[in-house]
Amino acid sequence: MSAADGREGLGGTEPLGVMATLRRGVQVSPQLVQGIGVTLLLAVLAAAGKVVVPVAVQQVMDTGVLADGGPDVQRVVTLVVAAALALVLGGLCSALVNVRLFRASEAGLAQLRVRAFRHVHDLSVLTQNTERRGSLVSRVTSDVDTISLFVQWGGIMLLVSTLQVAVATVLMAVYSWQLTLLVWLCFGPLVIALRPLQRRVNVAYTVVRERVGAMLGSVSEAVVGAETIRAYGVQRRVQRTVDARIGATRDAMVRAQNTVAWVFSSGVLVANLVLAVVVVVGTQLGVAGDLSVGRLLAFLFLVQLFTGPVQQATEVLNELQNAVAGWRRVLGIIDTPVRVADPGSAGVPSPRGPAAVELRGVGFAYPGGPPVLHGIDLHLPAGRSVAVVGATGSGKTTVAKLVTRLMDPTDGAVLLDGTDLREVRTADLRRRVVMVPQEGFLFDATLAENLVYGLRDDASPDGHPADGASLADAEPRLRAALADLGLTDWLAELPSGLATPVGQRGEALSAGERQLVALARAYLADADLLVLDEATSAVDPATEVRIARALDSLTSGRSTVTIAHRLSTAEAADLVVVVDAGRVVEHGPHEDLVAQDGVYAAMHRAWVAQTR
Ligand SMILES: Nc1ncnc2c1ncn2[C@@H]1O[C@H](COP(=O)(O)OP(=O)(O)OP(=O)(O)O)[C@@H](O)[C@H]1O
Repeated sequence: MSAADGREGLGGTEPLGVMATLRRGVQVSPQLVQGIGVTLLLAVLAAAGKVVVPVAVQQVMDTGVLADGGPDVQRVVTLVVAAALALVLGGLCSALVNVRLFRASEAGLAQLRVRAFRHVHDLSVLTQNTERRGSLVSRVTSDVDTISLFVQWGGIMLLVSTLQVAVATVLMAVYSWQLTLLVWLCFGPLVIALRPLQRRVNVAYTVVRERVGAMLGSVSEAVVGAETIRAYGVQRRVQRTVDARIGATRDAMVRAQNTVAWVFSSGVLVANLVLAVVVVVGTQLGVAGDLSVGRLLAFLFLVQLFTGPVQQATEVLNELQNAVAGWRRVLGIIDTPVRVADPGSAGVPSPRGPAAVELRGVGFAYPGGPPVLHGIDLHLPAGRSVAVVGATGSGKTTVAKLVTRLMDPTDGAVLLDGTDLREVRTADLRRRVVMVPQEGFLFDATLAENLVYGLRDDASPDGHPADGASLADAEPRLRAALADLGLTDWLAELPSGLATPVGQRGEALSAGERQLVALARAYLADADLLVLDEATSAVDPATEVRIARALDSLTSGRSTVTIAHRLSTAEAADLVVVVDAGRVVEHGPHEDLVAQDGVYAAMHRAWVAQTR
């Protein structure tokens, strides 16, 4: 998917090939190949250790047991002891190779996870929406696991096996070039025949990774939405969807494994055939006097050393394809350009102070969708409040997301104190502009820990207090904020005050209380411009009064854009903007609009009749 076709998905247009993926993977996680020179050297020694047995067998037979002057026991003993020492050394090198590869891969993959996770945060909400959240999680978790499985096991096998094949070939050629040629003639066609099969395995594993992502997406959605699912009694329908995704993953896995099984079996078949051919031809060469018994025996050992890795290669191939498919998906995140980009130090600084906002000819279309905002012009003077009203789906929330720069407009510009938001440093923007959504996300922690998210520190470069700042240090500020908002009595009612756990997503609090926490957080953030999405959920009258009072304190003296669902909010605002089907159809003070007797006046009349 690409931005060009109107959708904002992850990754580039063309999936990377296997080699390109590996290259890009190493580029992103350079730790994977850190110290690879030493590791390679150790791997060569480990591979050399593998040929100790065939060489020893040949030497023991030809120069010990079948020595010209009769069996030489002393020589046999010396050879065996030397071989044992060489084997121990080879084993040691092999262990070191494992440890080094393991360490490098862990470091590389941890780095990959961190980069992918950070990038998910930098992506615009639009990109995140295009990709199911569960699928994003699977990219950072299970897809990285497949890479880890390959790098730690397959990577080691691949390295050791390749060297083993190389060393075995050289030694085989020393013993008998005729037999070596024969072995390669048998295996060459197999390697060529494997190519198309490899491609099929590659495709099959890409499908597996995609289906695993979809499965995790639907499972996590079912878990997160469990309450709604139960409330509407749609467990069976959701279960069917989840079952279907699990089934689809199983089918894809079986298909991929089937292909691998064929590749593996053909490898085993050819390996056994080669062994048989070597025995037949080797015996003939021996009879003709071209090959000693020791050399033939050693050659048979070497053929095993040669065919073992070739067979294992099919298994490694399996892991490799799975890993490449996973790698592609993780790289897809990292390589997705950040569309709502931070201009950073090249941006225009936006100092604190009363904020004025202007929308100049703003148009917007969600990716792949029709335009939802058309040529919006609007000016909010510093320190004033504006209420945006309109029917559901008219574009109010979209305006709010543009003003807070969660997304950029498709046409026109949003300006903060005369500067296009795209040119304002993100740190300054986040410091000065805060959005209070209808349902602020509460973390499964105490009330104090949730409030601290709002705290800002003007002395720090990104506006956030230093990580080391303790909760105890922050407590007086939290209490003062709650007092300013008139919430001291509410705090006193809570079982453990600031230490009260709010539960997962704030489930231990009522909807109204969650709103209070969101308002307190915004107050602590002390922004110059507040963008409020007025909550619609009904709360009890006492909480309603508390919320109204807290809102008054929060908004007093600040520029405020409120997406108003209650016309009482519009009545109290300095300016009312009426949006209809993505256009501003009326704007002005409440009294003027009522006097105009247009759309707003009709809405207001209907609301008055309903509520008073
Ligand atoms: N993430 C999205 N992807 C695609 N279309 C969207 C998305 N969000 C909103 N829309 C569409 O944009 C239009 C405006 O939506 P918006 O949420 O801004 O309306 P609203 O006035 O805030 O509605 P409400 O009062 O119900 O919150 C609607 O047609 C909606 O379907």
